[in-house]
Amino acid sequence: MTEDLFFERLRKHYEQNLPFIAYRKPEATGVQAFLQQNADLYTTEDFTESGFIFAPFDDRKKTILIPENASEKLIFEQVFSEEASTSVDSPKEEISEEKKSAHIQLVSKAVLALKTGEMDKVVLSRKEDVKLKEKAPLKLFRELLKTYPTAFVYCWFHPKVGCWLGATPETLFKVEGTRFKTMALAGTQKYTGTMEVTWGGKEKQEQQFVTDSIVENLKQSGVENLKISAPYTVRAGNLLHLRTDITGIMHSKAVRSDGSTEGISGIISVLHPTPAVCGLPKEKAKEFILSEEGYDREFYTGFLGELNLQKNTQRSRNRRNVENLAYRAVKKETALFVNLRCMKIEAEKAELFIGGGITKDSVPEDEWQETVNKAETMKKVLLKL
Ligand SMILES: C=C(O[C@H]1C=CC=C(C(=O)O)[C@@H]1O)C(=O)O
Repeated sequence: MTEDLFFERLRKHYEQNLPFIAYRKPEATGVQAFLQQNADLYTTEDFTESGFIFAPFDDRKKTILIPENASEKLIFEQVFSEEASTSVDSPKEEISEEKKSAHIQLVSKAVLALKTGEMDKVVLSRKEDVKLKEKAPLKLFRELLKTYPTAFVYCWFHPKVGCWLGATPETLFKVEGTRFKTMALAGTQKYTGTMEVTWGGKEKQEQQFVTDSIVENLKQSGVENLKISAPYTVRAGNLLHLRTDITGIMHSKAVRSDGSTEGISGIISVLHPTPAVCGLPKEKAKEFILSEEGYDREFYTGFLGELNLQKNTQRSRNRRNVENLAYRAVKKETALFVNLRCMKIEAEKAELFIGGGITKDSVPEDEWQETVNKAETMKKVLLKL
């Protein structure tokens, strides 16, 4: 399908007020969409369903599903332009003093709590409105695709929930057959044209907390043969982060005969919300966030992605091992991403959601500036409208 036809089909679907998800996975060229053929609001029961899921931060709330069997699938291959990934300009903006002092106060309160030792880390966020000249989510989606080739880029719409867009650098986890992959992503600095940077003690410690906690949790949830990379620097638009890759093998009993994975809901419950978006210890940090942030995160720092989708595996022409062939043909894949660098589109505004990890060594003014830098990811495309 051509890009123009893809967007024409999406536009018609959106005009009919029907749910859809359009997305591109990190480093991929295929842009895909699920057009749900009715306006029902489906939710997951136990993560054994197939389709695309959209989950809120608060895990007591329901995860929304766009079921594969109630949707038409579209795909086009994107052609990249060079200009997008190299630009580092920042949009000029006025800073709201009121917003700034509220965030600094929130972070200061957290630093005091962290110094008493009741928590090691808490991720605090805020919401910021940007006026829109027009409500044009599909135009914004097209800009996001061009601007962030290494991110998971999406546009999600449901008439009963709303419209969200994002370009996130963080994978929650991927499972392909029995192969498991995740990452610990934390620590932020501005990208200034080079990847050769040094990281401060606060960032290194903050990221190590995330790695240790993910590894500890995975060990208890049926993922074996864990391999952990050294932390390295990755770029996400105008920012740099520290990242560690973690891979493993799902316990063989966790894979059903239809290729779907028993352990998905167990892994979600131990990983979400990760210390990259919540904190440590998890329950204490979550309590602090829910009682102190003063707004509803909704789907920001939740997760989204493909659930139990059949993977197109190349069938071997060599039929020596028929059993193996049958197994390979039903391999299923789950690829979930953390909903960061995202926004919700309302009639005349975009609501941007941004946050950062706080430790006892955090400087509140610097943490404010970090949220300003992170907000640029979405502002950069909003200014092109
Ligand atoms: C919570 C956010 O980022 C997380 C992911 C990477 C780096 C982070 C940090 O340095 O604080 C955050 O943990 C956000 O972008 O809103």
